[in-house]
Amino acid sequence: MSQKNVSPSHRADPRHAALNTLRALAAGTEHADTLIDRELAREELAGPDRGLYRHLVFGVLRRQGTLDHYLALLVTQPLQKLEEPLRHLLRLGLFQLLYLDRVPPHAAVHATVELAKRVLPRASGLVNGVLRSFLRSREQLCLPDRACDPGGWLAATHSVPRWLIEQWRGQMPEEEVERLAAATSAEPPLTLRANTLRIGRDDLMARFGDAGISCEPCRYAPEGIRLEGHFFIPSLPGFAEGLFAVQDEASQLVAHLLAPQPGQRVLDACAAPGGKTLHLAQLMGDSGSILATDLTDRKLARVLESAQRLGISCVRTLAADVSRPEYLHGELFDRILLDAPCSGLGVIRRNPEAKWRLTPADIERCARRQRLLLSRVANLLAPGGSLVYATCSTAPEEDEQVVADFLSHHRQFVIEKGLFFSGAASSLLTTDGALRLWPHRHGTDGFFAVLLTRHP
Ligand SMILES: C[S@@+](CC[C@H](N)C(=O)[O-])C[C@H]1O[C@@H](n2cnc3c(N)ncnc32)[C@H](O)[C@@H]1O
Repeated sequence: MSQKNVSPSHRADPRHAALNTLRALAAGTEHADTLIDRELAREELAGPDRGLYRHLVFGVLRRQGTLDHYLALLVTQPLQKLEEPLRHLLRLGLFQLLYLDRVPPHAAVHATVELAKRVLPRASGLVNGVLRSFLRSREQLCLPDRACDPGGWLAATHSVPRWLIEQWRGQMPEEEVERLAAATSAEPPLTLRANTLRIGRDDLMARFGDAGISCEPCRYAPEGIRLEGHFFIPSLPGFAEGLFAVQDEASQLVAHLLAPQPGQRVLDACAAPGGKTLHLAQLMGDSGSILATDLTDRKLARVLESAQRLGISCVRTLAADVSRPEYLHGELFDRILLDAPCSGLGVIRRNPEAKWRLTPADIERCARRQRLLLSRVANLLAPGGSLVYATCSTAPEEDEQVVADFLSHHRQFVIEKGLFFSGAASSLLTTDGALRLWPHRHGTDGFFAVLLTRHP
């Protein structure tokens, strides 16, 4: 369902716009930031309403588990049985009561009931009743008991699906699960990568400083800069000049693990939208050749667009399904990056809608595809060459288990640490030599990457 199809009237109301976006997200596959950017580009919301709209959408998605926990105590029917717009209306109303200090409770209730009267008049009484009942009985509404049901408590407190909490409990101690759950529901920083083909990181930071933008260098990525606040990216200083790209710090470390050299032949097998492709080109001094493949020309157009803005010319693109070996006619590469399609569990702080879309079955489905892709692209690596397998997932099924399965069938491959990670950054590697990053430990997105070298 596109946003155009849901309640097009009253767009200038940030709550109505937020409701439409939440409905479109629940019905479709697009990310929240894409729909939010689209709504804001329409310029129908003005001034502080733009920030409120964004905050409402991201806030409801980030806090949906907690909101639904309380709603289940206030509504007699199971939430899943309520009409779909009613669920979103109740979440929107309750989010304002629980998390928006700047909106007085009576104003939040009034605005939500007025919105209900416009979009679902028969349910406006119920919306009014539930929100007022929350205000009356707030002190008596409890979270699950932490001692009896620690998983339920974590899920409801930090708005993480129960199955994901259980998965994390198998991966780390309980105290860490709580920190991870909290970090996952918090707002992530905006992270940029200085385009060192055009400017050094310090000089770029000075440009931001001159413009009154507060920023700091990333802890591990040598080109990374963290910015505080919300920005319209194209209006940041240096964007049009191609002085930086937007890229999370974890993602920036992947190109350093592969460490391509100037003049090499590189394949970026799942390249779009091109964040890592263009970082690889940067590390190669824009010399050599990078073949960027992805499923469609439409997706690859974004790689070329960014390459042009950043002044990079060593990248060519090819629309191809890399699980089909025939597409490259025997061409071999010195370096291969397989940034595999994955569940995205590591980036749910950026794409909070994914928390409520994903199921354990998706993890299994992704893992099957990843095993196939890794075994196919490995055939394209020249003897002595290196391949990085990476995902933005935290699930072992998509990460360590895919690599273990691959190594058991490809005896000529071994895991290497990579030069970049042999010094101070070696603390980022697991004992098996894989790069494993977590929001609560490293302040980055969740990422997994491993460097595999093929014996000559
Ligand atoms: C994690 S994203 C890549 C992100 C990208 N490396 C970056 O840093 O901007 C995975 C990509 O794999 C692509 N993909 C999925 N299956 C593929 C296949 N069989 N062949 C080629 N690309 C595929 C998807 O279209 C998607 O763009």
